Amino acid sequence: MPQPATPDATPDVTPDAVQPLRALWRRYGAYRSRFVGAVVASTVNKVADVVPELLIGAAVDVVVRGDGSFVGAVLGVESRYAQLGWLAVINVVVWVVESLSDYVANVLWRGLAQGVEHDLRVEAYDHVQHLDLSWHESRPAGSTLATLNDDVNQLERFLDIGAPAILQTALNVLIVGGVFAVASGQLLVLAFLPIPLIVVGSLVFQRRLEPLYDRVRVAVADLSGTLSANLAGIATIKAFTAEDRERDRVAAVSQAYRTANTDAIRTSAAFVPLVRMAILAGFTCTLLFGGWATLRGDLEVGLYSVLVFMTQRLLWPLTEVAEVLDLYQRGRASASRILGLLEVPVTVPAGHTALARPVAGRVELRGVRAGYADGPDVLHGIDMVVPAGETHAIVGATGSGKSSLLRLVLRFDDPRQGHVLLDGQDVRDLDWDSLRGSMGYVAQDVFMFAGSVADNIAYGRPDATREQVRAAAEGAAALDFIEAMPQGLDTWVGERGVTLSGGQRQRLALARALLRDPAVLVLDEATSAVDNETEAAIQRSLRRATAQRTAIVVAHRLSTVRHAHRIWVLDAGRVVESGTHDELLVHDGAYAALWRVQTGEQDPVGRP
Ligand SMILES: Nc1ncnc2c1ncn2[C@@H]1O[C@H](COP(=O)(O)OP(=O)(O)OP(=O)(O)O)[C@@H](O)[C@H]1O
Repeated sequence: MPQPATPDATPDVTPDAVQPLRALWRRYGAYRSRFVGAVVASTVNKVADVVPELLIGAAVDVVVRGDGSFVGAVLGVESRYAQLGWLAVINVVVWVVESLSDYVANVLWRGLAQGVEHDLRVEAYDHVQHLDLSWHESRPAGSTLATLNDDVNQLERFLDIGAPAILQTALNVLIVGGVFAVASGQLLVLAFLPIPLIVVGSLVFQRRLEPLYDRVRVAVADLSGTLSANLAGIATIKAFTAEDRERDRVAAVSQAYRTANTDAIRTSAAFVPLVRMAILAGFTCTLLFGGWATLRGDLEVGLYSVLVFMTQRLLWPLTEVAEVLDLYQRGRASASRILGLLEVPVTVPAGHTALARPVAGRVELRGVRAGYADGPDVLHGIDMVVPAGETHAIVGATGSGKSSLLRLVLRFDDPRQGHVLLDGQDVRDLDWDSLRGSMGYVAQDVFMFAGSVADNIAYGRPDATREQVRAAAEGAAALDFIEAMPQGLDTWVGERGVTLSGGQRQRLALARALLRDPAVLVLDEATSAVDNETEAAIQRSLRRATAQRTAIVVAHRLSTVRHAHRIWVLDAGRVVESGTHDELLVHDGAYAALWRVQTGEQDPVGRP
């Protein structure tokens, strides 16, 4: 049955997630052209961004050198006033280009980030909902939620802010490096001296930060898991007046998150002052050595002023290197977790065979052994046949394996040994439409979605007409209470159906199953929460509803199943007897004993 799955909040990391950003690049080929467009727009923007500083240098050059200025020579204009006029025109054009390219780059990067975020979230959610039930049961929902929410958001932040920042820093180094190289090789070396120090320092810091961020990540998953579990269990918390205890528990988990974050922040914050020292060194060198070279006449005054500005432009953005690396690191880790999630294999994959229609509904279990994860078998060699159109009941003590058996029929799990067959076909070979599309299922814990009563009944058949929904509600003995509600079928059902009683929820779930008009109806304690009178009404409707279809019914209340064609009695994962109600009473075994207890002929401890 359930395969071993990640037991805790640790991320799923698979080989393909080792180079997560590269894997993303391969995965989202459709965004490549937008990415290239964004890179081009950013490049144009960065170049345009540098030009005004060159223009300042050129203006100084015009004022200092006059007729022999660089601008004068290039444009062939003699008048200094005209030269400055030309510089002003170029400046305006460059600013327009800079502003436009800034807009285009922003739109493209954001669009790219939002697009990848959306696609990844939907793809990851879709994959998660196809993963086996046992996978979901074996890990905290909070941790899956953290990946679908926080990790996807983190990746979006990296694509929106981090990736353009990395590109701009690299372009900055290239462009400014080019200007320095043309101006003075010596100054190039001096101004660029801090860069390797900053990059190496950043890498060292990142390595130190990595485990700290891992701790932050585990703490946040823990926090979101605790919060969602507590909100789901709020009634129990109140009933046991555990509010103070739970607040303290949430406070402790939140404190762990805070501590983990504080440690990470303390380390990352120490980085910026160190970078500033390196920048100061580079800037001072340019200022001093460039100034001396200008005084000696080795460097033009205009060029000197350009270089001083350029050093600022080159080095100050490097204070953000740590932040950008931080975003990169987080984005990479998030991508790795999302891809890890996407690569969790589906261990109960759909088959490809379609059943011949109409489905008759014969269900067989042959030599079925099953268990959970790597635990012991909970079903030990079950052989069972439910002919098409018959109603069969499964009864037995709590924990005897009744629900586990139903899970196999619905193929939530696969048996460790043996076969489950529908109309003679192994359910492993059937596509989901043939298998689950032929089944109407009412679980022990009924789930309602936030929506109207009609929406909930029509969940398995959204195209059903109003009349069909009403007929299904009638079949489940639910119409009376629905019509007594203020808006009838349009009454709003709160999240998880909290506005309904347990018995009302069960009847809506039954109506939902009936509306599908399934060949096989699978009911797991479907009427446990209704009173005797309602149960009798449901029984009458069910007898009509199951006349033409197979029904497999698990029930503790034996009166519910006494009219079944056959009753299977389970004990500790084995079928210990089977037959009709009357046959089993004559047999005087486990069923007869249970019956006597429930009808009051014998009390539970065995006294007659
Ligand atoms: N998801 C699960 N993971 C691990 N073990 C499970 C899981 N579900 C059930 N079990 C175990 O399998 C055994 C059979 O449980 P099952 O729910 O099938 O019994 P049941 O007869 O339906 O009980 P009840 O009448 O209380 O609903 C029990 O020992 C139970 O602890």
